[in-house]
Amino acid sequence: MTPRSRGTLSRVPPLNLGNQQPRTPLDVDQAWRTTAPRAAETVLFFDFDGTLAPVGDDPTAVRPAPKVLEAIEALAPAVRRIAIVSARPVEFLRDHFGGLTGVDLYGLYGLEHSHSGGETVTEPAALPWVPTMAELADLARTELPPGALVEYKRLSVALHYRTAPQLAGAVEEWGRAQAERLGLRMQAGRMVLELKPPVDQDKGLVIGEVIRDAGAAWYFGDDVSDIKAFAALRARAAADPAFYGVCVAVANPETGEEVASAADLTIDSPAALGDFLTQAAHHLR
Ligand SMILES: O=P(O)(O)OC[C@H]1O[C@H](O[C@H]2O[C@H](CO)[C@@H](O)[C@H](O)[C@H]2O)[C@H](O)[C@@H](O)[C@@H]1O
Repeated sequence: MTPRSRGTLSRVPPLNLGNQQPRTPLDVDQAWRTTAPRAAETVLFFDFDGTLAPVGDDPTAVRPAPKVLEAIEALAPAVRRIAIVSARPVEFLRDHFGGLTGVDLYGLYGLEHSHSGGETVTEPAALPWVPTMAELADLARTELPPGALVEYKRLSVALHYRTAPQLAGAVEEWGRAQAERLGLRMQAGRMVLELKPPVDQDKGLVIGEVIRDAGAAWYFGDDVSDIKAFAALRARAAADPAFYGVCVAVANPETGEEVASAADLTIDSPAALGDFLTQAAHHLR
């Protein structure tokens, strides 16, 4: 954990919420002790890349960090739900978490979801965009310079430049032109630009819906798209003082400060998160 998280769990001001009262700072052990009596009404949310799994050059090769799967398996029976909320497709997430019970999967920023191993449900408003995305992926492979990596995800296309950072400008220019031509939305990420359908769904909306009747929630994320999820927890806490929300950032050199400054607590890495969750399971038993 970073020094920021060692002593106190400092609450940052709410994001764009105006009148939320600051809470008394709590340390991490106290935060779990506050969660424990309401564990049965607690939801634990996790982003995937950069949070549960370390970032690497090849998006198809990443795996959850050590201890993460075991810790999630131990936590699942203790809380109401565990949810993975990711920009990855549900089928990708299922390959890693499908064997775990009590885990819900939200893919493509919530355009797809699957509950407890059930079938994958796709947001109907997004379905007409499948052919457009397939054509866009083909065009990207043809037109982007060598070194850019095109990841086709059925309802979105991610344009990666991690192994060729000098292409960031060219990728962004090309992506912006395509978004304007096709009426798509853009989502920036860690060395990636994503194009997705103009459908109102994001991590914040997913979290807002799932926690409507929850008593507590923790969200763990590393990227700018996760800040909307933090804001959803803060909005819920502002509307209901009995609700207990904790926003946790996983540090990285790319979006680190922006995400960390929106969080209550920063953890050093996905590997450190594995240890942190293992400890959490002891608190919630
Ligand atoms: O919402 P997430 O689960 O965090 O997904 C965000 C993006 O993650 C993946 O890209 C990132 O991880 C790759 C593998 O480590 C890395 O090569 C890339 O630079 C990162 O941006 C995924 O491939 C994307 O589709 C997601 O949008």
